[in-house]
Amino acid sequence: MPDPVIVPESPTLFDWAGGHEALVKLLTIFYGHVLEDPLLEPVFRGMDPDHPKHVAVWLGEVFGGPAEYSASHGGHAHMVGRHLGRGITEEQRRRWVTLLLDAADEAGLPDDPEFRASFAGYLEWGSRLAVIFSAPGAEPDPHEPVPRWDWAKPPWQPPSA
Ligand code: HEM
Repeated sequence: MPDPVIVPESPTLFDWAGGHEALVKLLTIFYGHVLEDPLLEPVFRGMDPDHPKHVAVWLGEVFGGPAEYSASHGGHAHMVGRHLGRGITEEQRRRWVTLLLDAADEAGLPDDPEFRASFAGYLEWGSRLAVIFSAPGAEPDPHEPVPRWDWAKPPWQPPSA
């Protein structure tokens, strides 16, 4: 009988990114730039000082880390509630995504094509939902779970059998 082929599990995007500390570093750098940006500063002027950490916890859960945002931060409903009525424009959304992609370089997140494609894919999807949630009269379903995001393309191919 041939030896069984052991296929290692793909790491989560959370682990690949460097875990919670790496995400806190990313979001701290990012919101520093947001507050210097003429288009985004008015939106975030009064933000909670812990906002960068909260979004780091959110991203950690989305990327396959601990379900901490669901457990201690109010889950999907809380995130949605923070965007309601804000009327985020397409121009603001695009700047938000661009600054976060720039911050990923500055924070030293992995820059392999597979990770960055997966990361950028989530930001594009999530930020477009934030625009929809924030539009006048929007009534998003508050009962949805925190989404999970996976590799658009795995970081490596398992050995062929
Ligand atoms: C992938 C896209 C996005 C994600 C994952 C995200 C995530 C979050 C989360 C988790 C919160 C709540 C934080 C908490 O628990 O206190 C939040 C709040 C907020 N978000 Fe977003 N967001 C996204 C896009 C955007 C965009 C594009 C804008 C505007 C340009 C925006 C503006 C805000 C504002 C103003 C708050 C409230 C901040 C405060 O007062 O503390 N978000 N977001």
